[in-house]
Amino acid sequence: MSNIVWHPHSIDQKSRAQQKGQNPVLLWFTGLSGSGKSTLAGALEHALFDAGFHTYLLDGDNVRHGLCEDLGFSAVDRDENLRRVGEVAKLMVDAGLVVLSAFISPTKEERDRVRALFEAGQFIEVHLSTQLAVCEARDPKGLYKKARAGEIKDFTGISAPYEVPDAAELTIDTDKGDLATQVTAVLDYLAALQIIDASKLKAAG
Ligand SMILES: Nc1ncnc2c1ncn2[C@@H]1O[C@H](COP(=O)(O)OS(=O)(=O)O)[C@@H](OP(=O)(O)O)[C@H]1O
Ligand SMILES: Nc1ncnc2c1ncn2[C@@H]1O[C@H](COP(=O)(O)OP(=O)(O)O)[C@@H](O)[C@H]1O
Repeated sequence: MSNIVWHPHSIDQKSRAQQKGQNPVLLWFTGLSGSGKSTLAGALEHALFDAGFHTYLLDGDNVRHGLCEDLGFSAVDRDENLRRVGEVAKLMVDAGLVVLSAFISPTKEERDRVRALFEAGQFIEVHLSTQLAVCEARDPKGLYKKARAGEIKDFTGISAPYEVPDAAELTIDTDKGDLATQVTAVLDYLAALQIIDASKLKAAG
């Protein structure tokens, strides 16, 4: 790497963000399979998009069809999956976008490594704290059943670890309340910290 020198460009993150009239940020959803990451991140992106924000949602299931199709679920492969996703999210934030990501991201170290790529306040960890028993009862893809039967190895929460975040910016249990209330809780947090302009949301109704 020593022969590669960073090339600074005259159009930077600040000018790209100004053109879009928003503060670029990464909303990092973490939690067990079935905890509600894709659902909440998707609904939130919809609300932001409808209000005129420039957004992009990176979802584990989708990224693993392309960028990370060569990776499985060993600890080493998950590390690499999240390293790539973190770097892609960084490029998107640099492009001035409001980025949402939905990955299990099971270890504190992996999540903190992504956090360290961003300026303070630009990485917002949202922990979907939905209990394992609830996620397992939902089992929308039948994966827990397979994991219990030993047909899937290294399954998070069953035969692979999930480390609960101890300093997430937001914690949401999707077993309590409804989706609309959970979306509002995240939007209120972003508006209170002036990360998003609340007047845009009000104008969108
Ligand atoms: N062994 C094992 N453990 C956990 N999850 C598994 C596994 N095998 C397949 N799946 C499916 O892959 C989705 C999780 O991918 P991620 O990229 O988010 O995982 S990770 O962050 O790299 O740990 C996850 O999707 P979500 O249910 O949306 O979380 C599962 O559908
Ligand atoms: N906010 C919510 N309130 C109630 N149930 C939910 C909510 N979000 C998700 N679910 C239920 O949980 C299932 C898994 O949600 P999903 O978003 O796919 O989770 P993940 O992306 O974490 O695997 C959904 O099919 C739905 O039945």
